[in-house]
Amino acid sequence: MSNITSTTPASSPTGPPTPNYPDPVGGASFIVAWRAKSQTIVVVGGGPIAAGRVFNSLEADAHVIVVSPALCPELQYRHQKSQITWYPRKFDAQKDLQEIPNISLVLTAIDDPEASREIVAECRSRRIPVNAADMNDLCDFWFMSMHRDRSVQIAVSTNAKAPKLANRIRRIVAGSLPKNTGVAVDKIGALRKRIRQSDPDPKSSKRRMVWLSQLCEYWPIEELAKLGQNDYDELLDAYLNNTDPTKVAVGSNAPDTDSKDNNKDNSIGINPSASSSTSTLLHQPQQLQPGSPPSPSTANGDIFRKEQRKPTGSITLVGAGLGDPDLLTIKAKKAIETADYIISDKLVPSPILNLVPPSTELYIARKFPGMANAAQQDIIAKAISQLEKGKRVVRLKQGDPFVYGRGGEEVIEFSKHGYQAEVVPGLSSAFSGPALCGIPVTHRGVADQVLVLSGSNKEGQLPNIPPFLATRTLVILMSVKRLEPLVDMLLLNHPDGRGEGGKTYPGDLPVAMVERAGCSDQRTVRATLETIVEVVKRVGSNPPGLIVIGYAVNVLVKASRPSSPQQTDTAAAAAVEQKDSLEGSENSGGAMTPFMIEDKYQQASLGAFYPTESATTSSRT
Ligand SMILES: C[C@@]1(CC(=O)O)c2cc3[nH]c(cc4nc(cc5[nH]c(cc(n2)[C@H]1CCC(=O)O)[C@@](C)(CC(=O)O)[C@@H]5CCC(=O)O)C(CC(=O)O)=C4CCC(=O)O)c(CCC(=O)O)c3CC(=O)O
Ligand SMILES: NC(=O)C1=CN([C@@H]2O[C@H](COP(=O)(O)OP(=O)(O)OC[C@H]3O[C@@H](n4cnc5c(N)ncnc54)[C@H](O)[C@@H]3O)[C@@H](O)[C@H]2O)C=CC1
Repeated sequence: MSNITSTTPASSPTGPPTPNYPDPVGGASFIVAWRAKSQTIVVVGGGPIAAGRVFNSLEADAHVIVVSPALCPELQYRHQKSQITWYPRKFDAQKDLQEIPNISLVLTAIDDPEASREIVAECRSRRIPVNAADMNDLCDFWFMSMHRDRSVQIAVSTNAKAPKLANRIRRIVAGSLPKNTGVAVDKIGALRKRIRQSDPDPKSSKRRMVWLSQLCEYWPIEELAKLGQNDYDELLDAYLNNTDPTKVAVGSNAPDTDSKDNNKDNSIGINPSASSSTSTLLHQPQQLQPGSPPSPSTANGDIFRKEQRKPTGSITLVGAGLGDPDLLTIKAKKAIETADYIISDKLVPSPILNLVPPSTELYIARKFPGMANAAQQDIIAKAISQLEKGKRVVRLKQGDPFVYGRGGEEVIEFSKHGYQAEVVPGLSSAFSGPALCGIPVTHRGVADQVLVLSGSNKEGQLPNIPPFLATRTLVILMSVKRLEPLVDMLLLNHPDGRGEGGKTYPGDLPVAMVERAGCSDQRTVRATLETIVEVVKRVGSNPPGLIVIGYAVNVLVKASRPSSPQQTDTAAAAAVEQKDSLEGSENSGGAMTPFMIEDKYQQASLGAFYPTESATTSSRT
């Protein structure tokens, strides 16, 4: 007795030991990972919610039958690909539940509560578990917000209290996982299998579990993900020789990249259907922004012979923004300052390039007209050769890498070589250019939508611009050199042109040309659609620049000049005032073209001129 008492801490010296088990708190769901392989799941409904249910079922290798008169595009696609069986009609609860063989589960996602209720009742009477997307209380089980990375699945339930929060919690959890957690899990799975095969004796079970637990507990997950073929051999030897796994030095044969890893690992039993790096990119965007992996366990300095590893580099696409270092993100600045090798676009302004430490190698890619594709290939090749040397490579791009920056193409290219690019967004001139010039691209009561376009499309085509809408602001990037044909199209030759003279855009619509936004020599020229071409001919242009078209262009012009209450609310009108005074003095009649120019500090000067013959719009009428 005294023995038992002394080894049980939560006991009283007099009575029997008090067990220290947790008290269950009711109200939870019972969560398991159901193995649905080859089970029949019937999905009722053909909308987007049904499509989500179908996708989850297919990922679990279930046999999916969809019953619905119509299918949304995703389900049509799955039907075409023979991923599902489709009965194109309404669900007949009594008949279908009787006739469709071996139904394991029924999921309804329809817009008919009465039908849902009936289906649920019929399933209940047949003891088939059922979920009705629109009726929480009738569900036998609820769906969860799910993250998947190969064999790792993380699901969040709020027990039907706050589905949107479930979604957000899931993103937080998934975003904090170390990179390549799914790969690490698959590799440990393969190692575990090999160890079991080599030492099948049930008596070894405890030792095996302790050994594997140590490996899983003390190795950084990112390092587990890098295990290569020969590492398995070394680890297996270590297990068989009873060596502590935290003392095993591996990595000498760790391959460079995960994609190369995948191929090798098939030979030792890793699921070959595991997602490729490209599909991982598409489905798990959080891998583009690695969370904060736990710091490697360094207590055992000899765990990894790092110096023997083949190095693995990293590639980061950094948006350099507009050219003002104060407008870089902190992350972009850090990436520039800590890179080993930087490949910059030619257009990245020098104040940003000045941040590159003198010891860092900087290559400026020059894309000449007509040579852009060759230059692009050269950039990728240069980056890859540095990555293979284990360098931290930064690809510095003007603005935002994904807004007309070909960043997406580069992500795909790097991923083909087995490198997953991280993307650091930058300020795009599309929104911040107008903002820096005092143009809110949306403004309540004036503009409620913005369309961003490029003026320099493939093969010199003009962009496809929709018909005029007074509440839309157009922001046309890379357009300064193509101003005249663009304006011609909007005023006269718009493909959707209607009405008198075929005009779809009004001639007095405010236009601003914004040049070198964010740089010390930023300039804004304001005029109207009818006058901008002439004005730019007069005042000249200096790319890079963008054109903003719409009533939002002038909404702040009056607000920013409270000292001139007599001025009307557009710059053009203000300039007309000046024109009037000019007319009143020495000039004699004739239409004048007013305009306004502003510098970086929004110091404005108004101008007006009599158009010359050559500068008139006669050729365009
Ligand atoms: C009971 C349950 C039904 C079931 O199990 O089928 C249910 C019910 C309802 N959802 C509603 C609304 C929304 N649901 C989502 C999103 C998700 N809903 C999911 C599950 C569940 N939703 C189950 C409980 C899960 C739990 O909380 O534990 C997720 C987690 C999984 C999935 O569906 O696959 C998925 C996240 C997917 C992801 O992470 O990607 C969003 C947000 C969005 O779409 O972004 C909204 C809008 C915002 C809002 O309303 O919060 C409505 C009101 C409909 C209406 O008003 O008409 C009802 C019905 C009601 O509450 O009465
Ligand atoms: N659980 C969740 O996360 C959420 C659930 N919902 C609910 O889910 C339901 C479905 O949503 P969506 O996919 O957007 O619906 P939807 O309205 O786009 O599609 C309904 C589909 O069901 C089909 N249908 C209707 N009656 C049918 C019947 N008796 N038999 C077979 N098919 C039938 C229609 O042809 C259509 O294809 C809605 O009731 C909605 O309130 C909505 C948002 C979130």
